[in-house]
Amino acid sequence: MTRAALLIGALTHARKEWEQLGQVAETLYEYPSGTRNEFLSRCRSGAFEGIHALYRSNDSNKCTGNFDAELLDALPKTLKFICHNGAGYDNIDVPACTERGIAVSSTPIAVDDATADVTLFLMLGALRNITPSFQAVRQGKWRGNFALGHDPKNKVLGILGMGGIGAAVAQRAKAFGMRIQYHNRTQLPAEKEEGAKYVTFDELLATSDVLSLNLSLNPSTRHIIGKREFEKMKDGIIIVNTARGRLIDEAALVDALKSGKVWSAGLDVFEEEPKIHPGLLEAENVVLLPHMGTATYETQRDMELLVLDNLKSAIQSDRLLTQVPEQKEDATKR
Ligand SMILES: O=CC(=O)O
Repeated sequence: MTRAALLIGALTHARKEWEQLGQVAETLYEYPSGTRNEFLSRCRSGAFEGIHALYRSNDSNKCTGNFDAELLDALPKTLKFICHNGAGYDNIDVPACTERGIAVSSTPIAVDDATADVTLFLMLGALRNITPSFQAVRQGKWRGNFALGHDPKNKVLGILGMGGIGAAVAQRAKAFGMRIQYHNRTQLPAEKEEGAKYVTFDELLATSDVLSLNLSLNPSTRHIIGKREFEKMKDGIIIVNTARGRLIDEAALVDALKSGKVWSAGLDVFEEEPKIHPGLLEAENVVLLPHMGTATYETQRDMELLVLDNLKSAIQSDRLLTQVPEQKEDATKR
């Protein structure tokens, strides 16, 4: 059996483990950098013949563009597994992969703690409305135009999307004395609820003091928070987003920040990264980070290793360890 593997983009922490895959894969191909057109023409010229599984990442998306139907059709027909480095995989057309019999894995669990830490960092920063103070002290103005912030204690934290990251956020927020509620499409079993109260989407909007977005982006969640949803929220709500920018209609958020409907926001992700809506850049009541939720040495290494474990399992036993939930749901429907 000739089973080859392809690495798209770079590995920073687990190069040795990739090379060790040479013991189970016949050939290891690499496409470290380039453009989408170059990638498509290399695929079409048969450069990656016999690949059974590939490694890609949110970072390597810049060398291939999205894994859409056009790109999937150009890849060798032998490809059966896409092992993706990232908790989010909105740049992969999962239904198109399923149609072609390609299984996809992502990196849940490995990302949970680091992303939850950044969520808390942004939430505390937004509660204190920290941006004007950060700016004033660096400009030699000491506290500048200083105003009081808010405590997390006794505030209601609404978590939209109680998966691994949402649960890690809940664990941390409990230590700050917050009251926690969440909404998912379906209620979780009690042992996975972290003591949080299950509420409907509308209740979550209407009764949360802080709303944290911890769900994945897909066609049904795009702009899940927009003008209508802001209208249903408490006046002075705080919004935190460490998931994906496109979950929020950014123009509507800018309006809600200007009107005071939203008191402040903490954002790690944006609709058109790396572009940021000028209204967010101008707003003093927003804490901004450049999409760095998982950017720690430990987490980046854990993510790379999890992708390589998936790749090895795909090559050796045609199984993924952390297959994306949509495909598992599809399988149970069949
Ligand atoms: O945004 C980060 C990820 O998807 O892992």
